[in-house]
Amino acid sequence: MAKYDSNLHKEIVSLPTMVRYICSDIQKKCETVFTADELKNFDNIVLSGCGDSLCAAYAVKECYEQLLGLHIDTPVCLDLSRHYDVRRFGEKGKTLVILISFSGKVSRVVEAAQRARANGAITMAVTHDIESPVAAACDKVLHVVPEEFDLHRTPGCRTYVASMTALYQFGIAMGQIIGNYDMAAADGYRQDILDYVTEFEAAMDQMDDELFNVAVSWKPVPYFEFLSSGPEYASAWFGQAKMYEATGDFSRYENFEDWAHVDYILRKMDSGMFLFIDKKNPAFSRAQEVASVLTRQSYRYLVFTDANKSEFADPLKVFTVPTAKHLWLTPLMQAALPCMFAGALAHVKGTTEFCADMIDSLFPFGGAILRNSKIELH
Ligand SMILES: N[C@@H]1[C@@H](O)[C@H](O)[C@@H](COP(=O)(O)O)O[C@@H]1O
Repeated sequence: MAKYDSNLHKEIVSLPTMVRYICSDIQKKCETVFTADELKNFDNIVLSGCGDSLCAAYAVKECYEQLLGLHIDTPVCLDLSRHYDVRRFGEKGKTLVILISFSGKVSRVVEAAQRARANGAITMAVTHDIESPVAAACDKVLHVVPEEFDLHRTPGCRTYVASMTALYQFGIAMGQIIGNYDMAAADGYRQDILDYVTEFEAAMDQMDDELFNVAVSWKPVPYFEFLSSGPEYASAWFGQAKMYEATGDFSRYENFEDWAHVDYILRKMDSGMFLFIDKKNPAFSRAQEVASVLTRQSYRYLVFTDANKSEFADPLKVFTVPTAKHLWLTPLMQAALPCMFAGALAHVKGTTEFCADMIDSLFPFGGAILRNSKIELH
């Protein structure tokens, strides 16, 4: 029995069902959005979006590198639309640009699609709205359809996981179609997604309770930091965003290496820190070193990992999480963890959902700043 209820909490709990639902429907779409010849023609894939959708691009980068063996780039959307050297698109038709926007309404994503198309790339929107401006700006659309859900204004949780699910499924299908592995292997990867979801679902109640308890004891903490690297860096990045959206508290994200170069110097080290580190992550030993420093300096921190607790300087700081078969798949369900903490902390602090009181009084323009931005072709 959950210790609180909120719209964000309802979203978190719904994630396993949603991922299964999308998976049950999207394979065919992934296999037919392009012909085999079109897919075989691509040398490069560029993925981008804004906010959580950029994070989704980063989350699947290593999956695409490993399964497709192509050059994968994940520039920020403003770079792609205003700065990116278009010579990188190469010959006409050689680069696939995937534009991720769940709503399909974000101007910068439309602009990036238009620029990529104008410079010879083939574009595909990954969106929930096939009538949206982003869909209209792209050559192809991968339609992401979660099950019916009473979606409210919350820190995006379902939208991010829905986009990741579609992207993983597209990468898996493409790898098979271009001949990198056979259908049995592709089915194996698809099963790995479902197995990860099942394992995570089984542990969800307990993790939810434990993170609620962490939120209670960390209620006075003034700011938060999220550290990781590789695909799990997406989880740190996403976690940072959820703190802003759920509680309005300052938070930041960094990779293990650069945190150790600069950030430890911060005066009054009073943060609440989260480390994401799967035992398959090649940066595992670096994370252990950082955890040792945190222990020595008496930081307040928690390590999300599937590794044995004894691998870390302070086993009491280790929060055991279920993991995926592949490192590249870990971000899919890891996203629930910072949502659980942020949702619980918002409840404990009595923050209005999605900081609505603060957003409505200080930022009355709402989504217009994202949707009505001037579109230019550079
Ligand atoms: N704060 C929101 C994010 O949570 C959202 O992910 C992003 C992109 O939205 P979309 O995926 O609809 O383009 O917009 C804003 O930045």
